[in-house]
Amino acid sequence: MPRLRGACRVTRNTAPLVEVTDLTVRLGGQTVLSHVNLTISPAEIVTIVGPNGSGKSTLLRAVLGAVPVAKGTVRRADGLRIGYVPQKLAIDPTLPLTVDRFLSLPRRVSAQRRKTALDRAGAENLGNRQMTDLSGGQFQRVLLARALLDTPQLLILDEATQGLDQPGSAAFYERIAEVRSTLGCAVLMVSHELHVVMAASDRVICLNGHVCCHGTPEVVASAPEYRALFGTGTHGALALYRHEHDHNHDHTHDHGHHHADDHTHDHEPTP
Ligand SMILES: Nc1ncnc2c1ncn2[C@@H]1O[C@H](COP(=O)(O)OP(=O)(O)OP(=O)(O)O)[C@@H](O)[C@H]1O
Repeated sequence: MPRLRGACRVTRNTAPLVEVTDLTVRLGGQTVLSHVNLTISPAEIVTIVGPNGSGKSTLLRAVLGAVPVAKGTVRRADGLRIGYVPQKLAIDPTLPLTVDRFLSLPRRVSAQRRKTALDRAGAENLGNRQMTDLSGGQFQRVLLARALLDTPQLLILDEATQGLDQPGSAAFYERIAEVRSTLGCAVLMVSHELHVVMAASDRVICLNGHVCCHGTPEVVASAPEYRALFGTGTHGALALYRHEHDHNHDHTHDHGHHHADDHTHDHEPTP
């Protein structure tokens, strides 16, 4: 059985919540993911980064069990409770729908559970508001509250801060870190806001149809594969965010991306 090595700073020697082994997914005749390995342990925050179309959402959907597996396996712990925050959700603007009512769809949820979830999501006092009247940040917090109703062991977020400004995104990710501390849940998320999410993550997986590189944010930010995809600027931003002053300013290592097939894989087998 593949084991997590070194990279997780939060938990050790705990049974994984999810184990993805040698996963290949084909959609519409195209190979979207190939030979992907991923292990998620309790209480760790794992972020998937990668260019557009690199298979990030597909990997989340594979973990959720929502895409066909062409090869490999996706194993979830028995009875695993997963909360999912989608990229966005279209609400019919002509439909009157309060936050409380939204949280009770499709099944009734007690007022106490709704309140607890809203409080945890930083959306307290929004219960009576109309969904269509919420700001972007409030709306995302309500989606987060909905994902927290069943106190998940694994929270999955797909670009949950799309449309928020940078302070709004940073506040949202701080809230995610708080939720992780309170509930002890693991978090698996996709984001484009590299410097913010990388600073808030225990582990980062850089995806481009395959796992390009993975490890702690520092390891990934300095990996040649990551720099080939995103340049060196994000590394500097990460260092700045963490108030470290040891990053160098040598940008000469920037280069174009080479696909996995033309570089050597010398990484751990299981991110
Ligand atoms: N149902 C589908 N049928 C056919 N192709 C699909 C399907 N879903 C996704 N794809 C293709 O799979 C590839 C990966 O898509 P995916 O949405 O997983 O990427 P992503 O990394 O999340 O992209 P983005 O950053 O743009 O959201 C894309 O080329 C996409 O067009």
